[in-house]
Amino acid sequence: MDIRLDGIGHFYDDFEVMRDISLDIPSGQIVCIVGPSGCGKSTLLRFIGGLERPQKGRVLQVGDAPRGCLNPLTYIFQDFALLPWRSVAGNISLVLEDHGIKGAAAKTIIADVLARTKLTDFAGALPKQLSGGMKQRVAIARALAVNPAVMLMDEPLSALDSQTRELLMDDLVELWTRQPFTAIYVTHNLAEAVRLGHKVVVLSRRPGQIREIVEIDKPLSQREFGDADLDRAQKQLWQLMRDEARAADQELLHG
Ligand SMILES: Nc1ncnc2c1ncn2[C@@H]1O[C@H](COP(=O)(O)OP(=O)(O)OP(=O)(O)O)[C@@H](O)[C@H]1O
Repeated sequence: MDIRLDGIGHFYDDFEVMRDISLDIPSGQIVCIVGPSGCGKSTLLRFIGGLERPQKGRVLQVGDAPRGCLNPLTYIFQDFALLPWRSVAGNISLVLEDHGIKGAAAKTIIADVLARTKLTDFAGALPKQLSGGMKQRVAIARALAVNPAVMLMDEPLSALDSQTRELLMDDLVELWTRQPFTAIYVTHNLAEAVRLGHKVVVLSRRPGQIREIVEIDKPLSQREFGDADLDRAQKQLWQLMRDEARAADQELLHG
């Protein structure tokens, strides 16, 4: 299933948060969205996820969700959102219970997503026993369990330290390489965007508009830490963002 944004615009009272955003998110790609603070990245994700409706334009789902999809648009948040009293497997089974999947069928799905996220040995652990990186892997496993058409990822690594971020990026690349998934990935971190994005959408400061879409051709599996092509792409993104970020910063300070 592809997602198509057609002329999305929105005001909160008199405050125009975004203007005329049109964008295709093709199935099987990771599309990163970057832009200065307050430009509307999380708001756009909420529109795509159907949590809120834009005043202008449409969010279209084009084509069918994958077979066995329980929740076409599934969020992954930066704070993991795990239930502390449930084990790793229990947190995953919860979303399956919501869809009436129990017993052997649930066990098969849970075993599959735990294996894909390398969490098999931690099935019985409680969240408090896990590091931040492991907790986010559980959140990713839980999202995969519903076989989503599109994962909506809002700063999923920003609560983690830089080494753990690197490890999680490796995990996401490996996961995608074995079985491509579709994701819209909001981040402040340009290194993450060039490492994970098939394309990177740069939004302007408020009202958020598409400033540029940077395509990154290099296969995900060949994107190593410190890669010269990625460094170049990151520099290009920063040049696009720098003036917008500075102006947005001043607005937040004085506005
Ligand atoms: N429900 C709301 N009512 C009023 N204003 C809102 C609402 N939601 C968001 N805003 C405002 O809209 C603007 C965009 O917010 P949003 O969180 O989407 O930006 P962002 O680009 O994700 O920001 P950041 O990078 O800082 O996370 C902000 O100025 C925010 O205060």
